[in-house]
Amino acid sequence: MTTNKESDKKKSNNKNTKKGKSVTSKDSHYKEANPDKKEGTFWKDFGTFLNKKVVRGFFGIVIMAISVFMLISVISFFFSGGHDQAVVSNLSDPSVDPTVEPIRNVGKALGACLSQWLINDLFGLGSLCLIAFVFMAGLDLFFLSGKDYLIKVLKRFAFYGFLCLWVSLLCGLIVDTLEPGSFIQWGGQNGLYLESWLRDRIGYLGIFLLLLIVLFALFLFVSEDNYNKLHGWLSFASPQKRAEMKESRRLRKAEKIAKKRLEEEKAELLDTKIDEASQASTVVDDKDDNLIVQIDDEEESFGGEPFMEQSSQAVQDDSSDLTNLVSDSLSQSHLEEEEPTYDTMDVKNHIIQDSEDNEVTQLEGDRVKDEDVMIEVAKGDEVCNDLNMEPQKPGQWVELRRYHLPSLDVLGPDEETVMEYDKAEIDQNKELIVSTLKSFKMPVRVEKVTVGPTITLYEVIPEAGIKISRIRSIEDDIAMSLKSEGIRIIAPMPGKGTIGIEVPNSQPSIVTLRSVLASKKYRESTMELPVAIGKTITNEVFMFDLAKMPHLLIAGATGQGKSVGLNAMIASLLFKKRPEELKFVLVDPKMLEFSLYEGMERHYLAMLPDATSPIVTDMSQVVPTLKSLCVLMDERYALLAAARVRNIKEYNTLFKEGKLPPNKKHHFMPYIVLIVDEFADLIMTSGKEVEMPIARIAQKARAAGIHMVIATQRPSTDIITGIIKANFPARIAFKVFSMIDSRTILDSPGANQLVGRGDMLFNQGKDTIRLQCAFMDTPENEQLVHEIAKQESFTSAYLLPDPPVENEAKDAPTADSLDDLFDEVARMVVSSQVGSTSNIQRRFNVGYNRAGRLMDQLEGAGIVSPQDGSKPRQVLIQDEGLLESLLIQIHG
Ligand SMILES: Nc1ncnc2c1ncn2[C@@H]1O[C@H](COP(=O)(O)OP(=O)(O)OP(=O)(O)O)[C@@H](O)[C@H]1O
Repeated sequence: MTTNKESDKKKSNNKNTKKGKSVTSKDSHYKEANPDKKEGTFWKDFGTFLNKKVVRGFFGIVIMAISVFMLISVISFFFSGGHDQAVVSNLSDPSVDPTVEPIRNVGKALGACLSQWLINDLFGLGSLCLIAFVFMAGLDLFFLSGKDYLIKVLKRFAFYGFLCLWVSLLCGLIVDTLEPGSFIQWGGQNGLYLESWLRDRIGYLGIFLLLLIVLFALFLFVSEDNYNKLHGWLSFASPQKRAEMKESRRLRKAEKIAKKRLEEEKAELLDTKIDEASQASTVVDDKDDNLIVQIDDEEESFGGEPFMEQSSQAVQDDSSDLTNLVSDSLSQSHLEEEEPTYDTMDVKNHIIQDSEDNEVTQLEGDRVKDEDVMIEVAKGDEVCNDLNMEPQKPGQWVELRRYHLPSLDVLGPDEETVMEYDKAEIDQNKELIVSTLKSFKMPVRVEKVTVGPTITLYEVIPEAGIKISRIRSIEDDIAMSLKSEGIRIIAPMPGKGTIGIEVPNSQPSIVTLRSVLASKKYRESTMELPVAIGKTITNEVFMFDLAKMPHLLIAGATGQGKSVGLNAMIASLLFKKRPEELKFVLVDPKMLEFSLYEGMERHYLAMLPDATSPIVTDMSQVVPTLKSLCVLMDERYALLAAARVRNIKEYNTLFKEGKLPPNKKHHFMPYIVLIVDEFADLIMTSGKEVEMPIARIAQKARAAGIHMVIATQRPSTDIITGIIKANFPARIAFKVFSMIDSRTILDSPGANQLVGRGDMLFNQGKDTIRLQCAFMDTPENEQLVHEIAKQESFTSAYLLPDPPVENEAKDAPTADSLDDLFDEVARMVVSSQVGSTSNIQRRFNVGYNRAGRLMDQLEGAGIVSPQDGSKPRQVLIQDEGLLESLLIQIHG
C-alpha cells in the first residue's frame, strides 16, 4: 500500500512537473504577466533539483570531504601549529614569503589558517565536535531528503553544538589553566571567555555542576533508550518497572535468537533450493543453440513470499546464476518480512464497544501506535427476570401434582456481575503479542479484542504471506512473553479471517450458575435434557442437549473443576425436569461428592431394589447396577417396539396423548442419567467387568433414554480405553498436566494449557470450544436439594430392574466332564490357598481358556468361591484330607 501511495505521489509529481512545463513553454504571456509565479516555479524546480538523489549524493560527498580535510588539518595543527603560527599570522604581510618559510600543516595555508581559527579562535578541542557535525551532515544528506534531512540536521546541530561548548569549557577550565604558555588554546578563545564569565558568576563548583548537568542532558539526548534506562534505574523500587525492563531485555534476546534461527533456516533452504532447482531443470533449447535451463514453477514459499517466482523463467545454465537467483529471492522475502507493508495510521483512538447497547465510547487521548482496535466487552445473553420456572400443565402423566420446579432464588442473591476489564492490561498484552510475533519476523496487526469472563481473545491479522503454522509454533514464546499460562492459539478462527490468541485475564470473573440459568436461552430452551454448563469466552451461555450427545466423558486433573461441573450439570437438569421425567444413577467411589443428593432420593434417584443407599458408593454394586441398566434398556426396547416408535421421546409423547394403554405395561419413561464421579476407581476395582456393560449401554441406550456422564482424574489410555472413547463422542477436558493426557481425552493438545478453576474445553467431534464452567457453591447446592426434598415425593427411589444373576453356583462337575488336570489343579490350589486363573496357567503351562474352564470346575465343585469383582477367589477348602475325600466323591 505504501508503495502504491508513493507511486501515486510520483505520478502526481510528474503530472505537476509536466503541467508546469507546458505552462512555461506554451503560455509566455502568462509568464510575463505573473513574475511572482515565475519566481515560485524557479525555486520549486530548484528544490526538486536539489532533492534529486544524485545531487544530494554529490553534495553529501563534498561536505564529507570538507570535514575530512578539516580534521586532517586540525590533527596536523597539533604538531606543526607552533611553527606555522608565525607564518599564518603574517600571511597578509607582503614581505613575508611563505615559500621561504614553508607551512608544515598538511592542509598547507588553508589547512593551517582553518585549524588556527577552529582551535585557537573558536572552541579549542570542542571544534572537533563541529567537524564531526559537518561530516554527519554530509552523510545525512547522502541518505535523507527534504523535511527528514532538515529535522535530523537540526537535531545533530543541537547535540554537537552543546557537546562542543561542553568540551571547550572543560578544556578552558582544566588544560588552559594547567598549561598557560602553549601555542594551542585547548578551549579556544570562546572556551576561555565562557570559563572566565562563568567563574565570576557561579565559581568553580558551579561550573563543575553545570558541566555534569550538560553531560547528563547530552546522555539522555543521545537515545530514548538511555532515557528508558535511567527511568528504570530511578524507578528501580517499582517491581512493575523492573519486570518491564527485564521483559524488554528478554525480547531483545529472543530477537537475536530468532535472527540466528532465521539465518540457519535461510542457509538450509538455500541448499535445498539449489538442489531442487538443479534436479528440476530440463533442457530446453531452441533458436540460439544456447543451453537454457528451465526451472519448474514452484508454489513453495519462504517467509510467505512465493519462492523463486522468477525462477520459473528460463535462465542460463550457470550454477552461480542459480545461487544468485535463490539468494536474491531469499533476501527479497526477508526484506519484505522486515518491513510491514500494511498501512500505518497517524493518530488513532481506542474504541470500546459495548456489545449490548452498541454504544461506542471513544477514549480521548488514548492513542494506539499502529491501528484501531475494537475492544468488545461482551455483556452476555438476555436474562429472564422471572425466577420461577414455568408452571407445568399437569397432564395425566404427572404423578406429583403438587411438585413444582425449584425457583432460581435458591441459588442465592445474584451479584450484579458487570464484567470489569483492565484496559492497561489489554494494551500491554496487545503490545507484547505484536512485539513477540515481530521478533520472530511475523508482523501482525491486532484487529479485535474480546473480553470474556476469564479469557480475553485477541484477534490478529498476520502480514500477507506468513504461514499460520509458524504462528502456532510459537505459542510457548507468546505465553512466556505475556507471563501467562493458559495461552491458546486458534489459527485460523473458524469463519473469520483472523488468528485468535486466547489470554487468561489476570482477574477472572466467576461465572455463577444463577447467571447462566437465568438466561433466556436456558429458560426458553426446548431441549430434552438441557445442560447449561457455563459461558463461552465471548460471555454467551453455552448449552447442550445431553439427550443428543448421548454420552459424555469428562477428564481433568484433581482440583480443576470436575465436581463443580458435574454439579452444574445436575442442577441445570433439576431446574428444568420434573421427577417424573428424569432419574439419576449416581456412582460415587469417593463417597463424598454426591452424598448431598441423598435428600432427593424419592424424587430423582434410581437404585437397585436391594441397595442400601441411593448413591452407589460400594464398588461391588457398580457392576450389578450397570447390568440392571442393561436389563432396563432391553425392557424399554421391547416397549418401544410394542408402541412402534423409535425412541423415548416419541414414546412419551404417545403416552402423554393417552395412546398407550397402561394395562399393557406401558408407562411414562423417565430419562435415566448415570453419572460416575471417578471412573478410574471403577476400572481399577472391576476392570473389564464394568467396561463391557458401559460399552453396551453407550452403544444402544440413546433411544431408550439412558445417558452416561463419566468423569475421571486419570485420563490415561488404560482408563479411557479404545472401547470407552469410541462410545463417548462428547468430551469435556478441564486442565490436565500433560499433553498426552490432553490427547487421550480430546485427541488434541490444549487441555494442558488451560488455567484451571473451571476453565475447560468442550469437544463434540468438530471444533473444540473453550468455556468457563458455571460455579455453584455447596450451600447453594444444599439449598437446591433441600428445596426439592421438602416437596411431595414418590414413596421410594425409582427402582431399577433386578440385574441378571451371574454368579449363580456353577453346576457340580461330573467325572466325565472334568479336565484331566482337575485333580492336580485342585491339590495345588488347596495347598497354596491361591485361587487364581493365571496361577493355574503358569504352574500347568496351559492356555487362558483351559485355565478358566478348570477354575469354573473348581468353583462348581465348591473348592473356590465365585468371582467377586477383581478380588482373588477365596479357597473354600483348607484341609487337604477334605479335598481328597471330595475328589473321591466326584469320581464316584
Ligand atoms: N467453575 C469454577 N469457577 C470458579 N472456581 C472453580 C470452578 N470450578 C472449580 N473451582 C474451584 O476449584 C476447586 C476444586 O474444584 P473441584 O472440586 O470441582 O475439582 P475436581 O476436579 O472435582 O477435583 P477432584 O478430582 O480432586 O475431586 C473448587 O473448590 C473451586 O474453588
